[in-house]
Amino acid sequence: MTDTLLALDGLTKAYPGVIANDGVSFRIAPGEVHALLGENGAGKSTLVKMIYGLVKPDAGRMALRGAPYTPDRPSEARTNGVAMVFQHFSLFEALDVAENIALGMENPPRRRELAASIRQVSHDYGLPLDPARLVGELSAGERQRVEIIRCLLQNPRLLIMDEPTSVLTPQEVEILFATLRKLSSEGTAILYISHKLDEIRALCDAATVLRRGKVVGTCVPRETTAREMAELMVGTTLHTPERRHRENGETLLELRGVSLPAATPFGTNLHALSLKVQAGEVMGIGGVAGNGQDEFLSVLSGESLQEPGRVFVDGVDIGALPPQTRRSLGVLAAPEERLGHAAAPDMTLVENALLTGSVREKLAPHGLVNWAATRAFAARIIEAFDVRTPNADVAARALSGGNLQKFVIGREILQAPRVLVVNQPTWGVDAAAAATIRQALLDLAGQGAAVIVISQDLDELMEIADRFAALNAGRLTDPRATAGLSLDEIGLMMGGAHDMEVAHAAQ
Ligand SMILES: Nc1ncnc2c1ncn2[C@@H]1O[C@H](COP(=O)(O)OP(=O)(O)OP(=O)(O)O)[C@@H](O)[C@H]1O
Repeated sequence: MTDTLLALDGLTKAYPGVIANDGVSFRIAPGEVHALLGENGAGKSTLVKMIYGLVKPDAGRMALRGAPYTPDRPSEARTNGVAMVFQHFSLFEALDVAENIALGMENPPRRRELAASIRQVSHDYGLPLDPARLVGELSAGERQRVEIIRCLLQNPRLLIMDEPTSVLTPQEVEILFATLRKLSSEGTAILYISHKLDEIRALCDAATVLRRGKVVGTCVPRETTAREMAELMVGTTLHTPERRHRENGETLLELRGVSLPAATPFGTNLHALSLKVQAGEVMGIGGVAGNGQDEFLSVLSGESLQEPGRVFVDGVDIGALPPQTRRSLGVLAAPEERLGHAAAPDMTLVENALLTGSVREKLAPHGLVNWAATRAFAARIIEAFDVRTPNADVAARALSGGNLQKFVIGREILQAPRVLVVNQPTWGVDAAAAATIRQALLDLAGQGAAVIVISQDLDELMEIADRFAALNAGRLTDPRATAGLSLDEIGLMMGGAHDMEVAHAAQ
C-alpha cells in the first residue's frame, strides 16, 4: 500500500503560555530509525507522548499503516504496536525482572512461560538478563534492558526511545545500538530522542528537527556534522567552552578516609574515600551509575554526616555540619535527581529559588521571606541560564527536563559557591545549554572555587575537568590529570563495565 508506518499531520498541543507542538508533520517508514532533535523545551517529549496516547492533541491527525490513529491511553498505543521506553524507568526494586515485566503487560502469561520468553528475547537480541534477578540489584543498563525486553515481548512496529543512552557506559551503548539495528532490519521503526549528536549520526537514517514546537528542518544524520545539527536546533552558531589558564591555589576541600554505609538496601557503601581538591580546580568524578555517586554527593552536601576528622573545607572540619550551615560557608551541591531532590516539583520556580538560595542570598532575613528579593533571584537564574518558561510562577514540574536542569544548576552557580559539587550537570540538556553550563563551571573554578563534577559523560569530563578519578563500588581511584588520559585508561580506572563479558558472549 504505502511505505509509511506512521504519518503525523499538523499535530498541535498548547499548554498555558506555550505552544508545545505547533502543526508538526512528518512520516516514519517501517524499519526506519528516525531521530527527533531539538533543544530543551522544543516539544519532543510532548510529541512522543501524543504518539503513545499519554497526551491528547488539540489539533492535527495521526495515521498508522494508513488508518486513523487516535490512542486515548498507552494500552491502546501498545495494542497498535507502539511501545515506549522512558527516560525514567518505572520499575519496582524489590521485585524480580519477570515480576516487573508481568506488571507492565495487559495479559501476562504464567511465570514459567514468561521467564522462557524473556530468556528467548534476551538471547535473540543480545540483551542478557536473568528473569529471576531482583531489579534493585541491577545496574542502570540492565534496568533499561528490562524495559526494552518488556516492549519487545509485545512485538512493536514502532519503538519510541527517550534519551536511552544517558545512563549507559560506552560499551552498553554499543550493545543497545546492535539491538536497535537488528530490530530495524526486521522492520520495526524506531523514534529516537537524544541530545547526543554523535550517537545519532552513528544510528539514525533520518532526523526531524523541532524548534519552539515547530518542525524547522530535516536531515540525514550520516551526511550532517554534529555541529551542523546542533546549529539547526538552536538557530545560531555554537561556542565551545573555553578554559582559561590558571594556577591552582591552596587545597580547599579535603576528604580523609570517608566511609558511609548505604542508606537503602540497594545503595552503595563508601569505602575510605580520600581526595584533595584545590581552589581553581575542576575535579571530574566518573563511573558507571550506582557506584556511590549519590552517596558521595550526600557526604559533601551534608545530607549524610561524618564523624570528626573526615571532611574539611579550608581546614575547617565540616563533616558534622548540616546542609544549611555548609551553605553559609559556601559549600553547595546540585544532586542528580532534579524532580524531588534538587527541586520540589509542585513548588514554583520562585519558591524553589528560595529553597537553596535563602542562606547565601539572604532571602529570609530574621526568618521572614523577602519575596521581592526571592523573585529577583529567580529572575536572574532564568535570564542568565536561558531557562525557557512562561514565567517564574510555574511549578517546577511544568518545565521541560532540560530547562529545569538549567534552573537547578544556575541556582547554585549564581550563589558564588567556594566549593560546588554537581551530579550529572548537563543530563538531558541540549548542546547549546550544555556549553553554557560547562562554561559557567569553568568560570566558577576560574574565580577560585573548587568544583567537583560527577558525570557519566566522559566527553564532558575530558572537556572541563583538570583531574579525573573514578568511583567503582564505593571506592575512589587516585586522581589523574585529564590531559593525555586515554579512553582505555579511563575504562581501566572505572574498573570494567557491568556484565560486558556476558553481553558479548550472547551476541
Ligand atoms: N504538563 C505540562 N504543563 C505545562 N507546560 C508543559 C507541560 N509539558 C510540557 N510543557 C511545556 O511544553 C514545552 C515543550 O516541552 P517538552 O517537554 O515537550 O520539550 P522537550 O523538547 O522534550 O524538552 P527536553 O529536551 O528539555 O526534555 C515546554 O515549554 C514545556 O515547559
